[in-house]
Amino acid sequence: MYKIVLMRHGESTWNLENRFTGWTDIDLTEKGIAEARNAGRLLQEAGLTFDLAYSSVLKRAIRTLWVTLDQMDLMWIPIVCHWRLNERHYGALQGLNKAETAAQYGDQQVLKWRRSYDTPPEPLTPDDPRASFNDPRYAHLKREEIPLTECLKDTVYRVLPVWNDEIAPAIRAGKKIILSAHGNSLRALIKMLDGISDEDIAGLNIPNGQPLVYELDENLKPIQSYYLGDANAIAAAMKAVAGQGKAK
Ligand SMILES: O=C(O)[C@@H](CO)OP(=O)(O)O
Repeated sequence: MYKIVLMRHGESTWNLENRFTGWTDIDLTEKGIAEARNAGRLLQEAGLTFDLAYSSVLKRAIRTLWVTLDQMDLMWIPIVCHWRLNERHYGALQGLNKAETAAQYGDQQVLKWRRSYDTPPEPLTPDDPRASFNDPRYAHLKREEIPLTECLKDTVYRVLPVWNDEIAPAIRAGKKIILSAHGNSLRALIKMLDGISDEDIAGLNIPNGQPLVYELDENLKPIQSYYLGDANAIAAAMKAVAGQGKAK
């Protein structure tokens, strides 16, 4: 049996301000840092340890990993930061307040943009200052690999190669892995791992900073998965994430 721990980053400034974030590189709040530290404690209490870490190239996921690994006295393990683990690109919604967007376009439309499998938000125009073409962290990519918007389906297709080509072989080689990423890049990964349908994935919301343990069989099929930490608090946090796209 193999194990991997998946974790959404701790609370970010734009989580606190309830803004669509996507590929915008937003840092953690003090609460987010405390969540990451607490995650480290929970992982220690569960007797887990790691020898390889994965993150996106966005600082909210990287810092979450740093703080969690610091708590575990594991800052020395290799950290691989991969753009394919980035959050889903939120297109022209990036930066907008979710509740205000719902007040303008309606809760149903925002739900569709947030959680439908194949409806992307309006794309950024290529000359939009929010576009990532000139960001040095993506300089090695082909222009067409850098999104201007994405639906979850697009995210699944760009996350899969790093899972298949790097993470899955490392798990099979016996590496004990922690992966720090984002609400929707993790939804993409979990959809694939658990074989969740295009419809049912709409109901899955991931809380900030809570370690999610996946036990996998020899074919890397999940045997079971569970969050560490207080079940009631986690259920409340998931419900709060689901409610972020409603007009107040
Ligand atoms: O803003 C975002 O990029 C994501 C994750 O924080 O939000 P949502 O839960 O609305 O998809």
